[in-house]
Amino acid sequence: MTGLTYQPERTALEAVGLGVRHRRRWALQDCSFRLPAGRVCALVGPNGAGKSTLLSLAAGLTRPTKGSLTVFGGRPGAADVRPRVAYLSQDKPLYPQFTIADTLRMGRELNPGRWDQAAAEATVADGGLSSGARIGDLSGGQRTRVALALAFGKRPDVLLLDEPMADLDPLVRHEMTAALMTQAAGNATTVVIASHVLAELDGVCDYLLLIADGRVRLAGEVEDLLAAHTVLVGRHEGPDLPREFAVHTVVEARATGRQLTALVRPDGPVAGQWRASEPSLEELLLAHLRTPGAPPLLAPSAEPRRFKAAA
Ligand SMILES: Nc1ncnc2c1ncn2[C@@H]1O[C@H](COP(=O)(O)OP(=O)(O)OP(=O)(O)O)[C@@H](O)[C@H]1O
Repeated sequence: MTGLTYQPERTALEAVGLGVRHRRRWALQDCSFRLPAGRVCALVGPNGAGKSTLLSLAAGLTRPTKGSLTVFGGRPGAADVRPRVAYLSQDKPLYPQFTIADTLRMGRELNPGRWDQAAAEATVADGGLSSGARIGDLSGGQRTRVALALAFGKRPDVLLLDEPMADLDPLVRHEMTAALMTQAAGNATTVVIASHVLAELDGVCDYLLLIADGRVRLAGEVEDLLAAHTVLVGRHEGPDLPREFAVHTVVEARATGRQLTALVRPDGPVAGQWRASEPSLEELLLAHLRTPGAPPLLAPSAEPRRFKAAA
């Protein structure tokens, strides 16, 4: 685990032994991680991995079956935590009969003392939407913009976004991502974005939480997680992995003819004639998504503090 750094910071989200069971199936199981405050975190995982379940827990809409999840040290949904959290679910519920102005007025009334009308109005105006337009007459992407305006206007300390850009055209997606980054940077907001569009996360997120089958697979600074992995390319024959790989953690190895490409977590220098390079975020995620059994990695900054204290 060379190259991993640990910097003490405030904690936005912390899960310890977190489990959620829906009927007989565990949507999340034995999840422990920490998300430091002020990060923009990509929440990634295959369909059904448990991403929406995690976000709705953090929003205080569901309760854990086992373990705990805290938001700024408090219980999600508690009176002192709820105002600090904005949550945009996949279905982005808005009142179709309201105009945009009505919707923003509702945001102001529901968030006394925190509401930033200028930020909300600017988000709407940047999309060329008139404040008199009825929500029911807007396209899916335009409704997403209004939902984001509501979230920005709340000036949250934590912004939870469940596939927020899925119905936006590429230009608007780019623009909304830039608006999101400006909001987050200007207010030191912690952002968690669940997304399947890996390209949309690269360069935007500085933290990563990968879950699969309800369990945490990777958690930490994107930079640290990338630095902990190496892509090795070289000639190799035979069905077994090269012997020199035995001392390292092999996440994935794929053979094309006589060429072997492997994503490994090296434990010291790699012997042999291998071309080594740092993976891209997409390479790192795809290798882990294709290999659900790969050993998980939590960077030191992602280890729960309460967990550590108890150890
Ligand atoms: N209300 C519910 N009742 C029963 N099972 C549920 C419920 N909500 C989620 N699940 C199950 O829990 C698991 C996790 O679902 P979740 O929606 O959190 O996954 P996800 O990672 O957000 O998936 P996607 O990428 O498809 O949105 C899935 O197996 C899903 O079928």
